[in-house]
Amino acid sequence: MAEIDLQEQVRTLREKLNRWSNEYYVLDNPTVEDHVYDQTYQELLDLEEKHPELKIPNSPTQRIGGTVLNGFTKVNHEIPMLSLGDVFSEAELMAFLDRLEENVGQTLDYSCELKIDGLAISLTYENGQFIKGSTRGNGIIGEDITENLKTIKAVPMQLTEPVTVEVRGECYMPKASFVALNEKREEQGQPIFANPRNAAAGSLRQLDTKITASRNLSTFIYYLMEPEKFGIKTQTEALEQLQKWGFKINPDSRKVTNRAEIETYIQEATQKRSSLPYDIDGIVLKAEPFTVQKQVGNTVKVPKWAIAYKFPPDEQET
Ligand SMILES: NC(=O)c1cnc(N)c2cc(Br)sc12
Repeated sequence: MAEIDLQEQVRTLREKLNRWSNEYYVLDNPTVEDHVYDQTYQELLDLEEKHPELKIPNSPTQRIGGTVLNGFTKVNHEIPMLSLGDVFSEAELMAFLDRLEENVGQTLDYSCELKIDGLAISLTYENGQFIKGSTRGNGIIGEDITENLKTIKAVPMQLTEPVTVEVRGECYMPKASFVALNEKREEQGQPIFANPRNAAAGSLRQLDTKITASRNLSTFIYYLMEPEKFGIKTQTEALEQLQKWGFKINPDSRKVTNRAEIETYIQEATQKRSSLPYDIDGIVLKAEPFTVQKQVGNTVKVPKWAIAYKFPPDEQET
């Protein structure tokens, strides 16, 4: 078969596999049976083995590079990865919002989002291709964990558009994977992880990518850096765009326009917490308009346009 036809065939196979992977791991809505995916994957693998010149780093077949790293290189976050200010009661939350609205001289819409109990990550794409991923570290200097993040199926290797962008979010281990992992570790006489967050952190910072690949990690992406570059004006619009590009966003994010809706969101999140397939430790409220976020800015450590409302500690079984 001519080289051009081969390239076209390989490109088509990759597009199909990327689309099916997005449906399964990001949208939780697979449209093909597993065996169809596996068959297509094997077809691409055979073609790449037979024609190595057609292999590309971001092929679906290259997620598990089998690399054993000696260590993690450092990454400088040009835009610091901030944490969040915390409040521990609805009264404190409303007082924060009152001060914020007083400061900007208007009432605000907010994006309400679940606070995922995982590990903050940053993902960088060039022309739609995943090229680098890192941990938050101290907010300024993180660790390059690109090879490990490539093994996470919810991390798209290629976006649906050839954009150059940095996004940030949380890497987490589903509760069910955490229980199964600890059962296995107990059987093997290994120390167990205290909680899914520690398990995710330990799995992401593995030097052997095969171990990371075996830990069934996932992500929720919730920050689009420099949204103005894409003409995006609010946090809700940013989440919609992130999903269109192929990122997994949390389905329980909600735009609210008044305080009563915030209270409803908190009640609903509190009630559903124990039945969610992942750990959350609160909710995050963000001023919707990016103009307001820019206007109020950040302190050295935290944004002044967002706040984390932390659930009261409980003996949440995991
Ligand atoms: N939705 C969000 O913004 C969100 C969710 N979960 C988290 N652990 C964090 C942390 C920061 Br910082 S933001 C955020």
